[in-house]
Amino acid sequence: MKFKSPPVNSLSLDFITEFCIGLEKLENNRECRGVIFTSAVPNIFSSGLDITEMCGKSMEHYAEFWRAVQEMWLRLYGSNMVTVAAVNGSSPAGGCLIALTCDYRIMVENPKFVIGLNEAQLGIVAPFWFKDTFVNTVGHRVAERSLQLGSLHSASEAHRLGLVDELVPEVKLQEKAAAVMAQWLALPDHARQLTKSMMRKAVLDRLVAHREEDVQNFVNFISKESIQKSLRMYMEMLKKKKR
Ligand SMILES: CCCCCCCCCC/C=C/CC(=O)SCCNC(=O)CCNC(=O)[C@H](O)C(C)(C)COP(=O)(O)OP(=O)(O)OC[C@H]1O[C@@H](n2cnc3c(N)ncnc32)[C@H](O)[C@@H]1OP(=O)(O)O
Repeated sequence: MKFKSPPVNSLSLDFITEFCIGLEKLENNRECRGVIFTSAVPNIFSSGLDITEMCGKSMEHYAEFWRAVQEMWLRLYGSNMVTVAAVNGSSPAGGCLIALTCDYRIMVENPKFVIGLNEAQLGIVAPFWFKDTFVNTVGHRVAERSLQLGSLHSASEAHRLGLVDELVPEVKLQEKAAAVMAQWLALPDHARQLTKSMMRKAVLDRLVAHREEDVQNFVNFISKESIQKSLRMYMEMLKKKKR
């Protein structure tokens, strides 16, 4: 699945809806046993949640958007397929979450590419299920420090921390992702799927059990004037950076 929503593959409501529909089709196709996620936009895997979906909109819109974000994560983290992220560009926040939610992450070894859960830098808080996914990948200590600082890690640092599993030159990315996929698909599906489910079930169940509460927390938090102000300032900062 190739993300192609220029300029930065931000995760808008439309993007997320298409992502979920595409994933569901693949999940229901008995001939499809694995998916590689990558980007068709140069230098960007995904810039994370589309900030304009969380700024200056109605409470109803925030709730609809957040349910879609939850749905995307539930489907991907709970997927029966082998999921490999071929990270060919920067991947902050929600973009990093997509990569973390896969079974395996391969990143291009470009010192300009960054990845991480940088929510704290925007004055927002990664919800518990972002945090759980991060902890399950890198462990508690690394996740705690990285989340509190809202760190964006270079590709080599991300590799050192275990945030990504492998680094490769750009020209080798697709070949490596295909090789990893072949390795994972060599196992019997039922054994791999039951093992994956055993490893991820508690974290998935936690969101399922608290889904509406999580929507309300998001809506209350994001609609605070202080948070709206932080998001507006962040968007301004992104625009100014270009001038
Ligand atoms: C206890 C209480 C619990 C409550 C729970 C509350 C939970 C709240 C959690 C909410 C979670 C949010 C997760 C997220 O994903 S937030 C998004 C974070 N994303 C970022 O910080 C990335 C921002 N973007 C960048 O750093 C850079 O754009 C880039 C990705 C490195 C690319 O840089 P580049 O120089 O190539 O491109 P530009 O910066 O010039 O961007 C091009 C245009 O795209 C616009 N843009 C960029 N990112 C976003 C985005 N995420 N959303 C919307 N728009 C984006 C940028 O403004 C430029 O627009 P312009 O062309 O109109 O100027």
